[in-house]
Amino acid sequence: MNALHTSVHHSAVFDHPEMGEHENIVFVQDKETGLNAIIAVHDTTLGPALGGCRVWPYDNPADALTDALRLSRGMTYKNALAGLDLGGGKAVIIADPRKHKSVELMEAFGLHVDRLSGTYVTAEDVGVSPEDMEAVARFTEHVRGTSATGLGDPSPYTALGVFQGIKASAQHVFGNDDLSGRTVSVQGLGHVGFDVARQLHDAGASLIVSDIHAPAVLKAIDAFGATAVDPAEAHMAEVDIFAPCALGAGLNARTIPQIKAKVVAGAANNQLQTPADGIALKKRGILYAPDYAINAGGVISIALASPGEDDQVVREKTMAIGDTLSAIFKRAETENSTPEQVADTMAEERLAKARLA
Ligand SMILES: NC(=O)C1=CN([C@@H]2O[C@H](COP(=O)(O)OP(=O)(O)OC[C@H]3O[C@@H](n4cnc5c(N)ncnc54)[C@H](O)[C@@H]3O)[C@@H](O)[C@H]2O)C=CC1
Ligand SMILES: O=C(O)CCC(=O)C(=O)O
Repeated sequence: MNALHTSVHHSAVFDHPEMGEHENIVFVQDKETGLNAIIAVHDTTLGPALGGCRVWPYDNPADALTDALRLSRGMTYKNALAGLDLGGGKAVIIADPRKHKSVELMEAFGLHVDRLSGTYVTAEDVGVSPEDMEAVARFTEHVRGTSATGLGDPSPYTALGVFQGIKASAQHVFGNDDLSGRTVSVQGLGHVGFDVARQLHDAGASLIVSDIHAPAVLKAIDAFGATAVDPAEAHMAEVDIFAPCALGAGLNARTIPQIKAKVVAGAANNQLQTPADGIALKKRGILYAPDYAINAGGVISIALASPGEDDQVVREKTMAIGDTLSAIFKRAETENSTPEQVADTMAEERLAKARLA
């Protein structure tokens, strides 16, 4: 291998711009099932690194690594801010969930999760269903989001928290949280986005919807009388609220100047492409609900529920996401800061305290 070759590989991994204080990054391959995955354990200060597994057809392994590094860090902050005794991790499997996912592939993934001896605990994320986690559970006990381990699919709780967060955001910006007559653009109609759309519709909001998967859009038009828009134009819609519920990095230097909404509040992880994008939103007078604060309902359901128990505690704690966001918005105003800077500070304060203990 020549020197240039070596330096390219070196910079692609060890000098990766998203490489932070990650404790462990595991590259996993299983030729028989076609499994190519990356498991990133970011931080275990507060407990085992819990975070879902994403199945996505990344263009190249570098993009998959970027996602794993960013998503796992986000889980550390999410779990810390939500007051859970859990660290942060995440897994990505490079595959098209609608074409290449198989029971065998998920089982092989489960075997590799098991080899991490509980430092990483997996669950659902984009492209993964509770049935997939049942397959994973045949090879490891370090899995959540199944009915045997608690309340099952975390998505309805994520959606409940997002809905509360949208109401808290509306209260802060418009002076009331009545969503009847408000217009919302929901981008991504998967497990979480569709349920967020349903709650918005039930609350009387008019919906503009988008997804790259046409059947999901047709279903939302049918169920909610929604209007469809091209996914690439979802952020430009003439609406009060933009709710990103698909993938990350949708808020960036290109899209932010085009946003018409006064509020951005949705389920997607890692919505801001860079920290500067949060400041750009503030400058434009757009309120941003920090992603890992508003979308914590799923991890709350995973962390606080036991099999066979009802979901009252989980629902109460998830509903409180609205109060957490209201407090974040107020503190950001007082400190002339942005909501995500306040959320980061709150999470880092808890982590610093735990590291000293
Ligand atoms: N499932 C959960 O409990 C949690 C999910 N999240 C985040 O919420 C987001 C959605 O997750 P899920 O609903 O579970 O995933 P999902 O896989 O069920 O749904 C994602 C949907 O987004 C669509 N999509 C992908 N790219 C798109 C684009 N460019 N424009 C429009 N639509 C697009 C997909 O076709 C799919 O319908 C993700 O960012 C995930 O990380 C965050 C916390 C918990
Ligand atoms: O709620 C889940 O699916 C598991 C936690 C997670 O991966 C997330 O909150 O992004």
